Amino acid sequence: KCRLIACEEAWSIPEVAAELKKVANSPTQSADKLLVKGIYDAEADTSGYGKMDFLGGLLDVEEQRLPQMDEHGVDMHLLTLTAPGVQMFDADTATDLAALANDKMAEICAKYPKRFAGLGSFAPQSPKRAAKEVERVMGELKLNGLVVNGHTNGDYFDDYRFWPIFEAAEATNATIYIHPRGPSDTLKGPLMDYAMDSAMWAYGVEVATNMLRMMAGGVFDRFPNLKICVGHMGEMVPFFIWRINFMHSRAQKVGRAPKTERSMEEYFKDNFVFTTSGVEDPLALRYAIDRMGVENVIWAIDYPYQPMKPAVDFIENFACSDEEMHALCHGNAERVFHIA
Ligand SMILES: COc1cc(C(=O)O)cc(C(=O)O)c1
Ligand SMILES: [Mn+2]
Repeated sequence: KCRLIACEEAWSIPEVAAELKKVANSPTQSADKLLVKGIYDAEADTSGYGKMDFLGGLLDVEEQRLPQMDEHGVDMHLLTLTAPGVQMFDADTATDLAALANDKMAEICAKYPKRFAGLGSFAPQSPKRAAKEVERVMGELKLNGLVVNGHTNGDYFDDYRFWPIFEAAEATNATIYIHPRGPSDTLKGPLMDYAMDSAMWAYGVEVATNMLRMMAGGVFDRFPNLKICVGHMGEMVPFFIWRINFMHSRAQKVGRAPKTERSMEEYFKDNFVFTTSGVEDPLALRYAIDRMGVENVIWAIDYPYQPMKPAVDFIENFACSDEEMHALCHGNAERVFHIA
């Protein structure tokens, strides 16, 4: 039986939940308001998220999460402060709540070192203080990397003002997990109907847009050793990488896109890893492994948004070699997230 380390496991704390409840009742036009209202202001909810009651699972570690992990043979959860993290708050509140969440997460990992590892949060609203928090997360708190959720106030990571964060991450060998959130105000346009704002579609578009902007914007020329992790089988990018590569190279030839040291395919292979969270499709997983290399693919559940048992059954029944199974279930996670 393989050691099972699930690597996109959502969690939260009452202080962040309380702050998000205020956002739910604020005049914000953010696409995340639907989710935030549904999860954090559930008694008022009509969006359906409240009826799915994710909040209990997010705030819990010992009552439901750990017993379910025991029941289904999941050795570890790599915890992440659930989207949209602290990114909807003002810079000071966001900076303080990220630090508080990181302290609480570090306590859980210290109490259960064989069962929980964690990705610390930071507030991109204040990039210099965020860079300091990256150093604290990887140094004093001894956590396993960082997580951030898509855009921040509509800005993406090719924007230079965020680059001190990447400098700190590269210097501390910290992988940054870019998790989705609702589409930015400029992206959300036709995506707000039919629940397309959600994990069904806009989540993937939001993260993939950030990824391409980073690669085409030269982030990995400036930070060649920076490692980014994304979820959901690579947010559609692995399946489109041939076309992305062809069309980006052509755009560079005619001066529509700036020159870069490497190609989109090379950046994606060299500087990204991705998890299977929320895509329990064996054909998609086989393609992703064969196209991108098994060393870049990591198993995840996406708890509590995905139930544990189906995700465990999916990976344990996946047709692959022993080497591939070990890489998917724990080997890659141990390497990328420094898990003993
Ligand atoms: C932050 O809220 C989330 C909601 C859902 C959902 O299934 O509705 C999925 C994810 C996710 O994929 O992580 C996150
Ligand atoms: Mn997730």
